[in-house]
Amino acid sequence: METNSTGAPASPSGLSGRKHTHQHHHHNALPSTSTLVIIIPIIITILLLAILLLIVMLRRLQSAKNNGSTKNNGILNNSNWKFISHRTININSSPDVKGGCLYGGSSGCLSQTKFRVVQVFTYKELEIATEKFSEANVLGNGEYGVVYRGVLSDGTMAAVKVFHREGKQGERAFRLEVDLLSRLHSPYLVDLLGYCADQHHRLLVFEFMPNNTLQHHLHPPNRQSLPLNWGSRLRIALDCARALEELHEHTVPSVIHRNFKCSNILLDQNFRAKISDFGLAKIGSDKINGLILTRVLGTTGYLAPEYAATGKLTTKSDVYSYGVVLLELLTGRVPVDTKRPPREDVLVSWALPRLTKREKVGEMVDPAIQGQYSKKDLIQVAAIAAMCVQTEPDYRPLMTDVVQSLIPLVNNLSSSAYASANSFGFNPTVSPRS
Ligand SMILES: Nc1ncnc2c1ncn2[C@@H]1O[C@H](COP(=O)(O)OP(=O)(O)OP(=O)(O)O)[C@@H](O)[C@H]1O
Repeated sequence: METNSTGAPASPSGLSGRKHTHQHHHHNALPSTSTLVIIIPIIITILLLAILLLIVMLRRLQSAKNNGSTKNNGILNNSNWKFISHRTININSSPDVKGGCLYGGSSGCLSQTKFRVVQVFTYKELEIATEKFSEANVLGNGEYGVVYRGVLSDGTMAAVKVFHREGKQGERAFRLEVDLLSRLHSPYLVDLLGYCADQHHRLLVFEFMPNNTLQHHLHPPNRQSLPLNWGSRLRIALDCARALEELHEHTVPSVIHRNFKCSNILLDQNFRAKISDFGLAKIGSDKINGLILTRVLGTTGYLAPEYAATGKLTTKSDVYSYGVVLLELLTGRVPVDTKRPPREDVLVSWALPRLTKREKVGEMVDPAIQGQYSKKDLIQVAAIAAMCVQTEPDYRPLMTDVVQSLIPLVNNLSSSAYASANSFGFNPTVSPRS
């Protein structure tokens, strides 16, 4: 019997060797197939996960881009406003205050932002900008500090507010202004250019408003400035209404200014108004049905009666304060004047009965603007003011309604005979904002 090399009997067909070979192959293929069965799904899963991750990252990138123009940290949402990415600051935690500034800032460093840069300054930089905070550069004094004129290293004029060292309220105001104004940018709000939190120093750097405050023009300390004309007053009223409209109705959650008054309305080179001083503002996130219960802060004469009496704060509290400012623009009087006889000392109480009487309304107008307006326009503005200072908050209008009522009056100004016939004093050019 013929045997093969292994000693196994040779098949008669002579195929046994091939068969063996085939069997051998088959035996080798089995483990590799089972390996593949395990490996392939793993590879596919990894690939799918990678693709998924890529998609998620791309989506995040896309939504971050969109969020930059529409909202920030889910707090503010207004297509007209520009927001920057901005961490909530924690001034007490020293690790954040590197190199003398929040956000680990060093000289001239910038916070990370795509849309708007709020600069972080060192104390030294602002000392140089204000010529060592010289007396000659003092623009004014507020409750929380002194404001200086300054020139930044790039030549920009600025107003530098130096907070007093003492007091928790000042610290709160500083934080709130940085946190809020670095996210809110609007043509109707004074722009925050930067800040400094160098050790115990707290400074805010604002855009410089060359024409001071509305307070300064309506109630000049020694009557040295020319009175604002009717047209300027109407434009200022509209700018302010738009500012509050943005805070109340185009910001989510809404912001209540809480200290709206003539000294917080600043005027630019064209006498267009922007509002400032957000140190007492309230963000509506802690609202309960649109209402915030809070400590009464603000300025006497501008406080809504329900807020003054109970601390109930809503956007309608700002509407009341706006009404008081509108009355000041109309009458030239201050909100509370202790020098006047008892029934004339409080502006709202004196004005209300006159505002809605056609024959009386002319009598209450600031003598400095007599004859510059049409009776129709005057009655309309008086009616808006009367609604804003209603005792019952629900009867007060929304700022959107005020804006819509003032727009046609301002639009008529440029064409009206009154505007050209009364161009004495200030007749500021209408800026493109109107
Ligand atoms: N951005 C600015 N540009 C020009 N001047 C300014 C600017 N900001 C403030 N001022 C001036 O500094 C003064 C003080 O301003 P500040 O905001 O500290 O206090 P206030 O609003 O007048 O008072 P309070 O803090 O009691 O509300 C203002 O009255 C104004 O004359």
